Amino acid sequence: MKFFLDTADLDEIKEAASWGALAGVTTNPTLYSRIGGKLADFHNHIARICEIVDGPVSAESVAMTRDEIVRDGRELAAIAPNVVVKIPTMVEGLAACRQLADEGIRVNMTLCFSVPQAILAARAGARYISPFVGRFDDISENGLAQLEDVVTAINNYDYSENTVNGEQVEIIAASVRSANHVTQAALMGADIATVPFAVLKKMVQHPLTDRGLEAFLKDWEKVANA
Ligand SMILES: O=P(O)(O)OC[C@H]1O[C@](O)(CO)[C@@H](O)[C@@H]1O
Repeated sequence: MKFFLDTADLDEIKEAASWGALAGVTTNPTLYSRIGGKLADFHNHIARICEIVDGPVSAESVAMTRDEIVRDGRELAAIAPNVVVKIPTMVEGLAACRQLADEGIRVNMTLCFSVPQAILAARAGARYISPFVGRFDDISENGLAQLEDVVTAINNYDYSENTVNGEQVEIIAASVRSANHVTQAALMGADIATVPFAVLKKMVQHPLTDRGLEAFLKDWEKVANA
């Protein structure tokens, strides 16, 4: 499994990248607004993220028609070679995905909540599909079970003839709220988890690691004083 950081915060991205396990970044309009982002700075901001991260960086289009999304997508993709254009799973979004994929531009289909949506996204040439986990939990449904259905359904078929350069479509577990979401997503075979920085920090922690480290350090003091 690969990890993406789900944030637009440059400090968080720099810190996570320094840990050596970061494969990419996903942003969305909410995450950009959360850091006080301004429309005029958006492309520059994505460019800065792309300089820090040597991997796919998803930047979302907020356009609503196929032509506008395609125009947005071309502009976003021109920012850096590792930009992935993020598009909502809707009719105009699917059509734009097909067009951009045919032009060699990688797309991450977001706001995906069902197997049929995921299959359509894969056939429309999506390089990444982002089924949301936490938002199902928010409405008292089982987000992990929904993700598992998407992983199984997509892995049952080969979509490489539909994608840019024949690359395999990858499933990004999105709307991840806990380290347990990551564990379960990995066990079911999701390719990637995109996680907020708070979740990434929790993923490193284990009380037995802390306790074990404390004991090792105490015992080493005895060795040093012997
Ligand atoms: O439900 P949340 O925590 O707002 O997460 C939304 C998700 O949407 C995305 O835009 C999907 O890729 C991610 O950035 C994020 O994981």
